[in-house]
Amino acid sequence: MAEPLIFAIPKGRILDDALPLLKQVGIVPEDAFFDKSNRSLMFRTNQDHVSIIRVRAFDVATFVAHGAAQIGIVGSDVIEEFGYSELYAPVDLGIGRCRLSVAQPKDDAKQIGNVGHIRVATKYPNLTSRHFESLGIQAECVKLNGAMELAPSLGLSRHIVDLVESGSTLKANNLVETDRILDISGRLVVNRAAYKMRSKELTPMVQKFRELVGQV
Ligand SMILES: Nc1ncnc2c1ncn2[C@@H]1O[C@H](COP(=O)(O)OP(=O)(O)OP(=O)(O)O)[C@@H](O)[C@H]1O
Ligand SMILES: O=P(O)(O)OC[C@H]1O[C@H](OP(=O)(O)OP(=O)(O)O)[C@H](O)[C@@H]1O
Repeated sequence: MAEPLIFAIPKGRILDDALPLLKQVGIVPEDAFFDKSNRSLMFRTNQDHVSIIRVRAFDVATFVAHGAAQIGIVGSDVIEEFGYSELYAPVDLGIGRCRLSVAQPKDDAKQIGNVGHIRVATKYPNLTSRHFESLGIQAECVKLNGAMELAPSLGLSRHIVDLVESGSTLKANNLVETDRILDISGRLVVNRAAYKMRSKELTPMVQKFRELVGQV
């Protein structure tokens, strides 16, 4: 029998939106998946030929792009940040909607204006550099993995580039959004080589997701 397909899903906030979608296409993880004390990272599902791995959002893209997992769910922010050519994103699942934006201190009246170089704290150095490059500005990115909003008040950088959903984190940290870089939503991603080699299993699965979100 063929090796099971490995389906990669992010372990954080997208998980709650992704699980109902998985259920609706007929994939239900084994009980151990829901047991918070269980330290396993790979789980069987109700389908013998499908296993699930629960990893960090950025790692979903890496596992799938390298073919270690064949299919996954990840935000378009992560897809765009990596730009892996082996990653095919056929379905917009409409979950995890947010945006990637530039922000700066509310009481900082100075605009970016004509400066040629700025320092920016972000988890997204590629998207950030590309955005500022398009404005003729060279961005020196300080890579953080969270809590970007602390950077301006602690003097790490005047600007941040981070995800914004309700805007309440920016507000609570006296920051304002000054530019919107990217509108984001969760996507189904498939490894291109696997999509060809294992199309008998993957094509119907992708089709089910398409039908579910009305993208037929
Ligand atoms: N308010 C938000 N903050 C962060 N991510 C959001 C938000 N709204 C939607 N998202 C989406 O959720 C994704 C993060 O998913 P999730 O939290 O499941 O991953 P994670 O692996 O736990 O993240 P991390 O690596 O930061 O721990 C983002 O890449 C983005 O596409
Ligand atoms: O606009 P809002 O609705 O306030 O959401 C945006 C916030 O949510 C995310 O952080 P998260 O809670 O994932 O923590 P993190 O800083 O560890 O990434 C993101 O990095 C922002 O800080």
